This record gives sequence, C-alpha cells and structure tokens, in this order.
Amino acid sequence: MDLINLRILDILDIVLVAFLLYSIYKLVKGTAAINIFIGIVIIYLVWKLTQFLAMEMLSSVLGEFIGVGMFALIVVFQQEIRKFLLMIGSTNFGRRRQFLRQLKFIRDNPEDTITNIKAIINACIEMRKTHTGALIIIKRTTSLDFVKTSGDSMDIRINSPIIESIFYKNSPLHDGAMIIEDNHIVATRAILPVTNDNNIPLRFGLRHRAAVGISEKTDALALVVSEETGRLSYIKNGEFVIFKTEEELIEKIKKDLA
Ligand SMILES: Nc1ncnc2c1ncn2[C@@H]1O[C@H](COP(=O)(O)OP(=O)(O)OP(=O)(O)O)[C@@H](O)[C@H]1O
Repeated sequence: MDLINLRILDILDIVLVAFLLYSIYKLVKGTAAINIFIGIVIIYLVWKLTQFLAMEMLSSVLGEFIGVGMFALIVVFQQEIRKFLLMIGSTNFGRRRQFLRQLKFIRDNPEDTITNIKAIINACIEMRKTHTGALIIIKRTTSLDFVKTSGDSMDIRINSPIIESIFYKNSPLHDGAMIIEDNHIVATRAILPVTNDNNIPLRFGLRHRAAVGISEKTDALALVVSEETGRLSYIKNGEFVIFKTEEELIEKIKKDLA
C-alpha cells in the first residue's frame, strides 16, 4: 500500500516539477531571460555531474555559486517571479472573484458593478475612425492605486461619449491612460510603467509599451487605439490578444472579466 502511495506521490512530484519548469519556460520564452534560464539549467546540470563524478573542488565551487545564485535569481527574475505569482493568484481567485461579484450584485446596483464593455468598445470603434489615440486600462484583481495616484482621480459611470470626449485630441484629459474599475472611470491621465520587452516591434511606441507594461506588472486588461494607424489592440498578461471582430473582442473581455 505504502509503495503504491509512494509511486503516486512520485508521479505527482514529477508532474508538478514539469509543470513548474514549463510555466517558467512560458514566462521567459521570447525574453532576454530565456538565455539566463538556459544558463542556470546548464550550470545546475554540470554541478550535478561534478557531484556524481566526485570532483570535489569544482562541485563545491559550483555549489557555492548556486547557493548565492538563488538571491541573484530573485533580483534578475524579479518581474518574471511577479508575473508567475500573479498568474497563480489570478487563476485561484478567478472563481472567488466571480462569487464576490455575485454577492455584489445582490448588494449593489448592477449598473455600478458590471463593466459596460460594449460602451468601451463602441467608443474605441469611433476613436479608430478618427485616429484618436487612446489607452484604457480595466482593473481585475490587482490594485491599480499606484498608477491612479499619478493621474487625476474621477468617478464617472462608463458611457461611450464620455470616453470619446476624454480622449478627444484637444481635451485637457486626453494624455496618458484612463483607468476603469467596475463600471466607473476612476482616473485619467495616469502614467503607466513601460515594458522593457525588446521583442515588441519598433512600430509600437510608448502608448503600446505602457499597455504591455501594466499588463505585465498587474492582471489588468489594456485597450489601445493607435493614433498613427487607428488600430485597436487588446493586451493581456503582457501579450497582444488576437481577435477578428469587435464582437469577438467583447466576448473575450467579458470572459476575462468573469
Ligand atoms: N508611460 C505612459 N503611461 C501612459 N500613457 C503614456 C505613456 N507613455 C506614452 N503615453 C501616451 O501615449 C501617447 C503617445 O505615445 P506614442 O506615440 O509614443 O505611442 P504609440 O504606441 O506609437 O501610439 P500611437 O500608435 O497612438 O502613436 C502619449 O502622448 C501619451 O498620451
């Protein structure tokens, strides 16, 4: 019986390690960190080999290096570790969030709690036509207080004309990002952290880099209307999400907010 238990646990152990390694690989894939990740794996394998071959000196040097390296890793992979923890946190909290939302419906007015995605996308469609640049951030679970404080605080229930007029080129509020929480615009002119990802094509400037940056550091969703091309982009978890039609985009955002 014990043997069977041990085997099941062993399999579970291997599956979990494989999942962990795959998650780390997925996070660092396409970034400069992939080379560091491969470097660490190589050093670890060489260390294990020197231990196996009883090469005392080299093994102890590499052992020391790996010991100190753990702290260095936390510094080097700070952003990736943050993203990883966020990824775990948001999947676990997904259901709880839905439950809390349902509780909120009972307590609050649904017009305040359910984000009017259609109104946001309709505003984006209008802004596309006129090549009006826009950067809209929708909060999920992570607090956006640290970016809200960089802009102007507001409390406006979402509707398309308001969004369009905020981003209207001559509006004093058009610069920076708009922050949305539930069904309210809670800040405008917010300054977002810009991503360091070198893989973003050069044609994307600071507006897009800021959208990628905030979606890397938090679980917020970002919508960008390009002033240059009129293109509408949807960014989640630091990546551009592909969609064919506006209806498909609305469905995707609905799902991501659920
Ligand atoms: N860190 C930031 N946080 C919030 N908004 C920003 C940030 N950086 C730039 N922006 C906004 O993006 C606007 C223009 O940026 P830029 O032209 O470099 O972006 P872009 O990605 O090329 O977008 P577009 O395609 O609209 O030109 C700025 O005027 C500002 O409103």
